[in-house]
Amino acid sequence: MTFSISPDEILKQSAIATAKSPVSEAEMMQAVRTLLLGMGEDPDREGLRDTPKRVVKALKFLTSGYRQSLDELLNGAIFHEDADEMVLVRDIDLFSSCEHHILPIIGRAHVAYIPNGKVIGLSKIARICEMYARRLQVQERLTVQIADALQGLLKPQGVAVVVEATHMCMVMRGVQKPGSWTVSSAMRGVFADDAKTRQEFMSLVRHSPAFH
Ligand SMILES: Nc1nc2c(ncn2[C@@H]2O[C@H](COP(=O)(O)OP(=O)(O)OP(=O)(O)O)[C@@H](O)[C@H]2O)c(=O)[nH]1
Ligand SMILES: [Zn+2]
Repeated sequence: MTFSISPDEILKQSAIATAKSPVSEAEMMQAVRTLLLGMGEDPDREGLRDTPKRVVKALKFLTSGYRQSLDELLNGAIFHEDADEMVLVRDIDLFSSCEHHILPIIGRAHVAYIPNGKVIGLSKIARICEMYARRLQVQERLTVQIADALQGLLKPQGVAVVVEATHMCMVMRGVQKPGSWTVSSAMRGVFADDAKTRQEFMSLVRHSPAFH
C-alpha cells in the first residue's frame, strides 16, 4: 500500500503532531466569521453571535488528536504476558474528518494482534484509534497509522486493522451516494504473510457480535 510508513516514523510523527498551533483562537474565530459572511449570513444576528466560538471549540475537539501522543495515552499500559493467541477488539466507533473537505468520516474499526511477549490494555487500542481519527485524515492513512502504531509499540507477531466508514463528502455533497461504505485494511507480520491467519481474522470480523 502506498501509505506504508515505518512504525518508528509513525511514533516520530505522533510527537511532531503535538506541537502547538501558531494561530490564536481569536484568529480562528475571525476566520469562521469570514466564512459565515461568505455564506451570505449575518454573523451578528443573535443565533450566530457565538457560532465562531462554538465552531473553533468543536474543530479543536475534532482535531485534538494532534495534541496527543502515544506515550501519554498509553499511560504505561503495556504488560509482559506469554499469550500468543489472537486478540481482537471489534466495532470500535470512529468519528474522523476528511482532509479534503473537513467533513465527517463515520465508521468502525476492527483491530487485532497476535502478541509476542507483550499485551496492551484493551481500552488503549480504542484510544489509539481515537487519537488518529481526531485529525484530518484519509481513511487509508488512518488505517495504516493504527496498524503501525501497534506494530511499533508491541512488536507483536502481527497486526490486522480493518476500517469501514462512510464519508459525508460523498453523501451530502459531490457524488451524493448515501449508503456507500469504504473498507480499508492494513495487515502486518503474520496477518500479511499467512493467508489462514488473515482468514481467521476476517471471519471473526464478519461474525455478528454476541452482545448489543
Ligand atoms: N482515497 C481517499 N479519498 C478520499 C477520502 N476522503 C475523501 N476522498 C476523495 O478525495 C477526492 C478529492 O477529489 P477532488 O476532485 O479534488 O475534490 P472534489 O471536487 O470535492 O471531488 P468530488 O468529491 O468528486 O466532488 C474525492 O474523490 C473524495 O471522494 C479518503 O479517505 N480516501
Ligand atoms: Zn472529503
